[in-house]
Amino acid sequence: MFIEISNLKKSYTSGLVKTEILKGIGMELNKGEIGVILGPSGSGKSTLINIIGGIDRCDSGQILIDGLEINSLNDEKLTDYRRKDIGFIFQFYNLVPNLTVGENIEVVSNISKSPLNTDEVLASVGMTDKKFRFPRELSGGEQQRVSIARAIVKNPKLLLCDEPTGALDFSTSRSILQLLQQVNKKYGTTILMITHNTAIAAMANRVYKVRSGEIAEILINEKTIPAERIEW
Ligand SMILES: Nc1ncnc2c1ncn2[C@@H]1O[C@H](COP(=O)(O)OP(=O)(O)OP(=O)(O)O)[C@@H](O)[C@H]1O
Repeated sequence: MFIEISNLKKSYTSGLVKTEILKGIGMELNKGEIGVILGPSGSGKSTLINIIGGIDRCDSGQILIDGLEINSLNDEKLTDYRRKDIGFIFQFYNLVPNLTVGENIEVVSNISKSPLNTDEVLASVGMTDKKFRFPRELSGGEQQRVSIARAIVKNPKLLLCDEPTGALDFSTSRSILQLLQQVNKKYGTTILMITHNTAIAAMANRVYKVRSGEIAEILINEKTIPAERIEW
């Protein structure tokens, strides 16, 4: 298993009130697979993905990522893991506004140990001709393509996507999902994606339904469909 999580718990304390956000999550995902996390707002999806990506820490439980027990890493090692092994894609693209498309990607490739070639990655996301544009000169879908390029240029083992199509219209969303599927195939990158959109589950090998901080259901999909055939 590439992701192996057992009995993961997380709570937040504000004042005297402690709220349990994740109540003993268990989940697994194989290397090279696509996993989708579904669940209502506030159910703990982002908290879960942030812990898996080393942005946040759990209170207890075990998280193995490609054999590495990330819950027992010290801060320095956890930062190392996050920088080296994880690519993040968010709903809002978080590009640096005063850098060009190419520069946004190079900033990341320059601090990576074994980056992919910037031009190759730009070609993979279909943005070669926009290399010298600034983010404000791009559509939302194009900005998301650049943020995908930025996430994959460091050749991460795991791509974590938090509502990557949340701000996009139907046809642009579909092309972004197609792109993520291509990245998964081309680079063998394992992908874990949060979405509100149940239709997207059809392209996932595993679907995790989260309710109030617990996994209510896990579906294993023997026949995934290409993103271009998703209908919603
Ligand atoms: N840093 C924090 N401090 C206190 N509470 C937090 C913190 N981060 C998240 N929460 C709370 O944890 C709960 C789960 O939040 P989370 O963002 O994980 O949910 P989600 O399922 O991703 O929701 P959405 O779909 O709306 O993004 C929410 O009630 C949220 O208010």
